This record gives sequence, structure tokens and C-alpha cells, in this order.
Amino acid sequence: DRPYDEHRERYSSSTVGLLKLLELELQFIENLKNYTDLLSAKANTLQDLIDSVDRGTEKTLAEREKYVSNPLNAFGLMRRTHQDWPKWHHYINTTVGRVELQALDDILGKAPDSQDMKEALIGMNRIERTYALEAKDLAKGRLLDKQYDIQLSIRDCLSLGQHKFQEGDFFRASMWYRMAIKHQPEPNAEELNTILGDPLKDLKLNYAKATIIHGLSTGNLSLSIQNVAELLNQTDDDISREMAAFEPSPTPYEIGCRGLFPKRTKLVCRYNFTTTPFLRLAPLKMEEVNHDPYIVLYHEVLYDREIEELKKQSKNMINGFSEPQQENKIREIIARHAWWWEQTTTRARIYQRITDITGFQLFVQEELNVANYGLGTIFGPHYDYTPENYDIGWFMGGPLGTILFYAGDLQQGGATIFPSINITVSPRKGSALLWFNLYDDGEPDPRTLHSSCPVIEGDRWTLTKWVHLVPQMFILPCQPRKVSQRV
Ligand SMILES: O=C(O)CCC(=O)C(=O)O
Ligand SMILES: [Fe+2]
Repeated sequence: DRPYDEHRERYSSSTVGLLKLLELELQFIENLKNYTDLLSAKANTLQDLIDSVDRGTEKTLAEREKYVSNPLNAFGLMRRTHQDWPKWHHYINTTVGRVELQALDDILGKAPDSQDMKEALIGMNRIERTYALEAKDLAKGRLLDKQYDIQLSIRDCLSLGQHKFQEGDFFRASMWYRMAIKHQPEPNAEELNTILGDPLKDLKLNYAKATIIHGLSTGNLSLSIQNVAELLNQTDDDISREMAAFEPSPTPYEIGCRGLFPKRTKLVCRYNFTTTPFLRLAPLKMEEVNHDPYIVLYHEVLYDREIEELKKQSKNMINGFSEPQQENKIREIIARHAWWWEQTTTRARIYQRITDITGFQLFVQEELNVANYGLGTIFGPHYDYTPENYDIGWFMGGPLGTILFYAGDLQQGGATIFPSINITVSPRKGSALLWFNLYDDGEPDPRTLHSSCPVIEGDRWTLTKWVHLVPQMFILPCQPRKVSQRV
């Protein structure tokens, strides 16, 4: 593996990266096609040679004597073996597809490294745990209530099992090993195993280990290797129910992501005509999400053409991390993001729209953040203010409000949640969520802790504008807000 470089693109952390990886796999296959074409051409040429010599006559000694007794045959035999053989020898020894092999080296140089792989395993784990998905469903293409025509391979299941085992999650390790054991064998297992290794090697032993260790940790001391083997005859549903009984209860984060916060009432949807004069002409579809702190969702406020434009920012994307760098520690990547500085007409139009929606004043120099999520990546729980930036000392002031546009199609997962106040917002492409992070006096409001949830299926793009306090000093926000009641 190369030396660790945290700015290097991680394929699994964004759909942009995953698309690059898919492109790489297609190149790999294209290369192999060219290579195998050349190999078959060579095999065909050699077959022609074989056919020309191996005529199926001259079986017996008498027939052979007769053959060499003819001068025309004898001379031909002599000439071929003297003149042609060295040339055939040279041909046979020439490497097939030199160019393709060189290209293959280049392709392999771009293959995901072990850190990439680890990020993907962490992402899968996040999806699995956050949504309480189970190996027995995932392995067969079931994601919550949706059945996909996709199956994990025996090697996929094994790899997931090994990761859980290493992480000390013996319950899930056991379930994934079980899926690998029960998987139907690969059709060409024998050849594959010589190249890729035998996935069944030690599999049952590891299954037994994981299951027994899980048993011990939950006070079930009666499990032994023998009765673990018997467990394989029970249904996956029974086993997982028994084993999951010891799982800790879900955290507020998990409850929120699963959409299980209590239903809210007294919230309305209406048209907003009033924030700015513009809205009298083009009222906004507005959905109240919460009154205090004020959170509201606007629909149909970002258009497909603008989304195309913002996706172009992906060329400048960098890794986003959940914690600050500490020495050489490898940090958890949360997504890929970019600062959209370039002052295009689209950006100007979006800024104007933010002002129209919220009444906020924005300076054109202010940044806008584009983010793209990938395999189980998240923007973990955080406040948009930091101890440094909410202080008025910072020239723009703290992030009074945040406006978050949803710019991707999400089929499952990927909500934005406020776990301290039991709020889950399901993203809809083209909608924008607005909330206030600070009280009117500029003090932070800790109820605004928020997070994104892992995407299950979908292409999650967002555009965030943190609206700073200082430029808003002389305008009223949409709704009058209380000053902080210090708690
Ligand atoms: O994408 C999300 O749901 C949250 C994004 C966020 O918290 C932010 O951009 O500050
Ligand atoms: Fe945030």
C-alpha cells in the first residue's frame, strides 16, 4: 500500500468517487477483453499448427516408414523442424498483450487500498446498525421493506463477517459467517479458489468462535462447538431473534434515522407571501417542521439546471472529516465536499433565492458548501457553531441560521435529524431546510444539534449556506426569536 495521504480521494465516501471506481472496473474488464482476445488469437494460431501436423495418419510403425520413405515428405520434415521450429519457439515465448499488461499495471495502481476498503466496511456497518438491518436480509438483497435483485457473494459475506469479528462485534460476525456458510457455492469454485483462496477454509470454525464468544458475553455458557453446528439447522430468523435479544436499545440518533420519533402535530403547510416583496409574486411552499427552535422546509426551491451546475463543483472536492487532525491518526471520512467560491450566475441566482426565502443578506464573497455522500457516509452529530465562531469577535459573527438544500435523489435513508428535539426531516430533491442555530442575542442554541443519517439507497447531494449573524444585524429574521434562556 501507498503511504497514507488523507487528501487522496476515497472511492467509497461519495457517489462521485464510486462512479470513478465503477469506471475503473469497466476499464479493467475492457483491458481483460482485449487481452483474452489476443490470447485466443494466439491459441488459434497454435491450433492451426497442431492441426497441420497432427493429421491423424501415420499411426503404426509401417505407416511411418512409408511416410519418411518418400523424399518429398522427408525433405518437408527436415525443413520444417530446422527452419520453422525456432520461429515457433520465439512466437510461443513472446508475451501476449504487452500493451494490455502495461495498462493493467496502471489500472491496478488506482485500485482501492486497504484504507478505502476499511472505509467501505465502516460504511456498511453504519447502514447495518443505524437501520437495524440484518445480515440475513442484506445478503439476499433486502434493504428494509425493499427487495432488490442483488445478492452478496460468498466472499462479500465473509469479508463483512471478518470485519465484525475484528471489531469485536461477535453477534454480527456470527450472522455474516452463517450467511457465508449457507451461501450456495460458486459455480466455478475450484478454479476461483486457486486464484482467490478458499472462502470455506476455517469458516465453520470461525462461525463457532464468533457464536460461542457472543454466547459467553451474554451469559449463555452452554454453547459448544457441537451445538453450534446444530444451530445451522435452525432458521436464520430464530437465531437472529435469539441473539439480538442482547443488543442495546437504539440511541436517539438511530431512532431518528429510522423515522421513529413521535409524530408531531400542530404544524402546518402554507404558502409564504411575506418574507420579502419577491414572494408576493412567487409564494413559496413552506412546511413548518418545528416552532422553537424554528425549523422550516421549503419545497421546489432548487432547480435541476442548478443542480447540474453545482455537481460540477465535484472536481474540487476534498475529504470531509468528523474530527480535527491529530498527528498521523487516520480520521473517519464523512463525505466529499467542496467550497463553491466561483461567482457564476447560477451561484448568484441561488444567493438571491436564499435572500428571497429568508430575508437574509448575503455577501457574494461568502462561501457555499457542496457535499456528496457515498457508501454509508454521514455528517455526524454536530452544531453549526463552534466555541470560536459564534463569538461576535469573528468578523461575520456566528452561524445564525443554516439553509440546507437537498440536491440529490434519495430512495432510502439519508435524513437530516435533530436528535435532541426528536426531529427527522426526509430530504426531497429541490427542497431546502432552514433553521436557526443561535438565539437573537447571538448565544448558541444547543437544541440545534443535528446530523445526517447514512444513505441506504440514493445519490445524496447537498448545498449548505451558513448564514452569519453580523450581516443580519439590521434585519429581522423570518420569525421573532426569544433571547437565550440560559439553562
Ligand atoms: O446534510 C445534512 O443532513 C446535514 C448537513 C449539515 O449539518 C451542514 O451542512 O451543516
Ligand atoms: Fe450542520
